[in-house]
Amino acid sequence: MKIRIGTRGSKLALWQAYHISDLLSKGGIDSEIVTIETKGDKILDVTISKIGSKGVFTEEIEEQLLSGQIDIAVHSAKDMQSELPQDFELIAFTTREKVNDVIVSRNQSLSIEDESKPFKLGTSSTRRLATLKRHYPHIETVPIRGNLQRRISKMDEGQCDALLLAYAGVHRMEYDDLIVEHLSLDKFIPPVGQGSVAIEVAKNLDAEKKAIVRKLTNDPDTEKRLLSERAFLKKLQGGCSVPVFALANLDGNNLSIVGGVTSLDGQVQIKENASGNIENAESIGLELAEKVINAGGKELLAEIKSQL
Ligand SMILES: NCc1[nH]cc(CCC(=O)O)c1CC(=O)O
Repeated sequence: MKIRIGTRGSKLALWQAYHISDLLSKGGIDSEIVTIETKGDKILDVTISKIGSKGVFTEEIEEQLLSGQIDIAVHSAKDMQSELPQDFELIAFTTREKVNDVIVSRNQSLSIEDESKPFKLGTSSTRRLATLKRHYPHIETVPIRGNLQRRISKMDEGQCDALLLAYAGVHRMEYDDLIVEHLSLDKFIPPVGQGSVAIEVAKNLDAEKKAIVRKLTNDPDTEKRLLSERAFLKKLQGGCSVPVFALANLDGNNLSIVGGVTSLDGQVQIKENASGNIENAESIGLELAEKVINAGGKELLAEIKSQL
C-alpha cells in the first residue's frame, strides 16, 4: 500500500506533510507527497478575512481527494473550517505542539509588557489584533501576510519591528532563535486547533487506508481536545477569520475548556469555561458555546462580521 499525501507548497505545509510521511513510514507504510496550489496561496495582497470565501486554502485539495488523485490531505488543524463540505472528514490529529503565540524579532530587547518602549508589530489575524487592542493598546500593528519566511523578510525590510506568530510554526521552521517572548495563555488564548496537524480524507476513501493512516498518526489526547474545541467553534459558527478562541486541556480523565470571543476594538470580551469527563469532549465544547451564546456571543459575532 502506498499513500498519496496532498499538501500546499509552503515550507510549513511541506514540514507537516513530511511529518505525516515519517509517521507512516515508521509503521511500514510508503507515501508520496503531492503539492497543490490553492487560491489562498495565490492571493497575497489582501487579508484572508477579505477574500471572503470559505476554504480558500482547501478547495483545490479537496477536489483531488474526491477524484482519488491523492488519498489524504494534510493541514494545520487551526486552518480547518469547523464544518467540512459533506463529502469530507478529518480522521486524525497529530500530537499537539505547544499552543501559545510568540513574538519574533531581530531585536532581543523588545517586550510587549514594556509600555515605555512601543514597537510596530506585524500581524493580520483578527484574533491577535483584537487581543492586542484589549491587553496591549500601546502596541502599533501593521498588516503582514504571506508564509512565515515572507513575513520575516518583510520584517527585515523594516515594515515592522516584530511579528506575532504561533509558536508551533516558528519552531517547525527553526526560527526559535528569533523568539523574544512567549505570550501568556491567559491573555492570548489561541484559536481552535493551534499546534496540531489534521488529516482530511474523502469519506469514500478505502476503509483499510483510513484505518491504517489513523492508527499511525492520530494522538487520542490531542483528538479529544480538538473535538471539543471544534464542536465549540461549529456551534458558534466562528471560522478562522473572526476573533474566536478556545483551548481545551486534559487532566487525567477531566477535560476543561475555556473559550470565547473578543470585539475587534478589544473593548468587549466574552469568556466562559466548561469541563467534564473526556468521553464527553464534544458535548463539553457545545456547553461552552451555549454559555458564550447566552452571554451575548451571537450578537457580538454578528457585529464583528459586519465590520470585517
Ligand atoms: N494562519 C497560518 C498558520 N497556520 C498554522 C500556523 C502555525 C502552526 C499551527 O498552529 O499549527 C500558522 C502561522 C501562524 O498563525 O503563526
